Amino acid sequence: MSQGLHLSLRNVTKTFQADDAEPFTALSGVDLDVRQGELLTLVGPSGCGKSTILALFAGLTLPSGGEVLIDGAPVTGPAFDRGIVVQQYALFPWRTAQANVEFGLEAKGAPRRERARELLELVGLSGYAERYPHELSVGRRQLVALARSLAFDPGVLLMDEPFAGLDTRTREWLQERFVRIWRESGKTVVFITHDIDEAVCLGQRVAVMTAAPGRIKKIVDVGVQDERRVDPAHRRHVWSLLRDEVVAAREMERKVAASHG
Ligand SMILES: Nc1ncnc2c1ncn2[C@@H]1O[C@H](COP(=O)(O)OP(=O)(O)OP(=O)(O)O)[C@@H](O)[C@H]1O
Repeated sequence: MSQGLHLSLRNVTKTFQADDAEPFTALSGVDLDVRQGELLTLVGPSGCGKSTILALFAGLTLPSGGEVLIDGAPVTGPAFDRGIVVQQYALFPWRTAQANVEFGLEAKGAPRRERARELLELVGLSGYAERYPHELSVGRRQLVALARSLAFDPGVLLMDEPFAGLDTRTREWLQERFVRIWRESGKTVVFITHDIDEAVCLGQRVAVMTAAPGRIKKIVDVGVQDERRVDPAHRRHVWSLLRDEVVAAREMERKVAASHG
């Protein structure tokens, strides 16, 4: 399996231009390094540019200024070395779990059946290979989606709130499995979440962003944890960094709403 890759943003700016409006700066002067094989969680107030950072790493959008680098080389577009997992990952409903995972392998022309079985085993779903998505719990569907992203054997996994909207038990169950999968696979992971506990219990480091235009306010070093446990000191630290940004983002939203109405 491919090992993790090193990701960098160097002084990245991203501006969006709508036809009838002033250009909007979503990111301004963002510097970030995601180390090879690390699991970095990314938190910040709504609209601060978290998904935009993921899209830049994915190559789905290009920066307006600065550089986006993978192992030192500029990102020019999407490629198989980066896999994406989002909240509502669409599996093919007419394919079994096994066939959904094989889909990724078809695209790569690899020996499919055996590899798909290995990936289902890695995510803990060996016994579910012949089930269709509707026969699986929401949590297990998300694990099939993860296995499918891993089928391309990317060095990087980009995860945009993959466990949001799930009940607490399912979420904790997925978090626990995910940490194990990350350890075994050695991938570099950037994981966006709104949930501070999730950020602190999953991330080796937690990057906290400012309100828009987003930049990295601080990176909190959580370290490697043996168990899925939240250290209250880390939780407090992340929240203290985030609090003012959430207030600023709300204030901005209020001003925008007032100017429109
Ligand atoms: N294609 C686009 N065109 C115009 N504006 C955009 C576009 N994509 C994102 N934006 C704006 O850029 C800002 C950052 O968006 P982004 O989705 O990256 O934030 P986020 O931190 O992921 O938000 P959330 O936590 O709510 O998901 C937002 O104000 C958003 O409206």
